[in-house]
Amino acid sequence: MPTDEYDLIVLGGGPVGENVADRAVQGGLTAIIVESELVGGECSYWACMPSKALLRSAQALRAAQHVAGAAEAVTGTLDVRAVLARRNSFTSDWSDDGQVGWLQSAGIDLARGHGRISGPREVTVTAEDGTTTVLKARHAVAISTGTDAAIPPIDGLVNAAPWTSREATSAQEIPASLAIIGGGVVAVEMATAYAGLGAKVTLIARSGLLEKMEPFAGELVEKGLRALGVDIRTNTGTTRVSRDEAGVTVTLDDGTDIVAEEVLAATGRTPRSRDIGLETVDLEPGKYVETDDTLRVPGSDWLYAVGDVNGRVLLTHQGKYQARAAGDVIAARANGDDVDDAAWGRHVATADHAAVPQVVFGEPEVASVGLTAQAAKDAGYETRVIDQDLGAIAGSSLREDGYSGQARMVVDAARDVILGVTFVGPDVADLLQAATFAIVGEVPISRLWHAVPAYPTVSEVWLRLLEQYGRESA
Ligand SMILES: Cc1cc2nc3c(=O)[nH]c(=O)nc-3n(C[C@H](O)[C@H](O)[C@H](O)COP(=O)(O)OP(=O)(O)OC[C@H]3O[C@@H](n4cnc5c(N)ncnc54)[C@H](O)[C@@H]3O)c2cc1C
Ligand SMILES: NC(=O)c1ccc[n+]([C@@H]2O[C@H](COP(=O)([O-])OP(=O)(O)OC[C@H]3O[C@@H](n4cnc5c(N)ncnc54)[C@H](O)[C@@H]3O)[C@@H](O)[C@H]2O)c1
Repeated sequence: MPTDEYDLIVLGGGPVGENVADRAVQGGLTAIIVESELVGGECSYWACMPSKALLRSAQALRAAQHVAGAAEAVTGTLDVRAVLARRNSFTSDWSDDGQVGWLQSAGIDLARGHGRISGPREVTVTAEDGTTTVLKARHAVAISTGTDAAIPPIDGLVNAAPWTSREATSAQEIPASLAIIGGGVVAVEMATAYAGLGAKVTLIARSGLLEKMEPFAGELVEKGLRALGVDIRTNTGTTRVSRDEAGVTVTLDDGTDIVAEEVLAATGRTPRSRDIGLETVDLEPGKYVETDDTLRVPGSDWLYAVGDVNGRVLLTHQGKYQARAAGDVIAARANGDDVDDAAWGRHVATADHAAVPQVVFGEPEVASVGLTAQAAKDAGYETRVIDQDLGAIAGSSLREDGYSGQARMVVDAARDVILGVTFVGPDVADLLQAATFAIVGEVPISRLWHAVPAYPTVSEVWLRLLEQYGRESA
């Protein structure tokens, strides 16, 4: 049985909460996680892992089909049952036994139930059977409750029982047809996955695709999805959704009706902060919980918000990065150690503002980090923007017949350091970390000339980008 007083109480046992607790325990503190569903959170059971598992098999098949010799060997179709079984294994069939075991091995206690802050340094946990336990924190409470799918106020949508990312990532049957509302990351990935799994997919985006990224990313993904047979309606609003025995009817703002077996609302997220007792500490429920760069809530010396729920960056790896800083700073403050909160210090999440890597596992992949050309301009940088055809690299043409892709490097021309990089093309995901190193390290272009990419790999794109930029301007 857990005791009721800990150095740190973490509300939410997703990937972020687990890491906050782990770092604090490594710093010598005691910690308990309060979890209302599954330890491991959205990412493990209804987001990153199952979505990527749904995507990977069709991607591997397509990759083989694009290399002469291998293509002749893969003549069958995707085994959908096997894909779903593999996806189920990645979620451990929605059991968190493994993650609970890890918590125990890491010295972190667990309280199952819904946690609510009930005053300064206090959390009340309501278990499934209605019993309550009051937990006291000697030093800190960290909120890591994540986000839920946001359902937009489209006429009839809620009553039509739409899928959210949860149903899309955990489905045990593939619907014959799927209408997707949204043009962001979830929409693109689920359109790719379900088209690969044999559904007839219609994607309805009120603007373009992947609008937060470089414009060519959305354009190339749109082309790739169309090639997979996805019916894409961009710059198209949805006015009404209804369901009857025939399935779901999605009425578009041009009057067209799309009829599908299921409809997926892939329209962003909303913070899980409505029912966590924020009002008891004078914070507004239902909003992202704002923090400083040490992930602490301004005006408080004990309350932290880490991961999706603070709205800084909605990505697992970035949330875990915040968690390492937060767990360490909570321990440092508790132990009376020095706090290293200058930019890029141990106890701050500076990269949230400068270098957030993201891979969209679409068709083709999009990998980006740092600022887009437009964002850099808007931030007042004097930039040089270098574009490179990825298909023109020797390593790309070897990787896949007819390889097609695009890269962009955005440089701060005053300092000759990179601000942002975007790659779009097959298998570009693993090109990204080099760009992240260059941005975080503020490595001068003149020095990058000495970082020689191996021949013949796709990473030779770096050489072409540097050649275009030139050596003289440093
Ligand atoms: C479909 C999809 C695919 C994604 N793919 C990727 C990807 O490939 N890569 C990537 O980096 N990111 C991806 N993301 C984003 C990623 O899932 C989130 O950034 C990540 O899960 C955030 O982690 P978290 O710990 O902050 O929150 P969560 O993972 O949401 O965990 C929060 C936990 O808190 C618990 N909780 C909430 N309220 C309470 C309460 N009151 N009491 C007790 N427990 C509570 C919840 O049950 C949950 O377990 C994806 C998101 C979606 C929707
Ligand atoms: N591979 C990855 O890294 C990955 C994968 C999936 C999700 N995620 C994370 O999850 C988060 C959520 O993804 P998402 O795709 O739901 O959000 P998003 O913000 O990427 O996209 C939301 C989309 O919904 C549209 N939209 C919003 N309101 C609408 C309305 N009323 N009517 C019609 N369209 C509307 C927007 O125009 C946009 O196209 C992302 O921020 C991302 O960080 C990451």
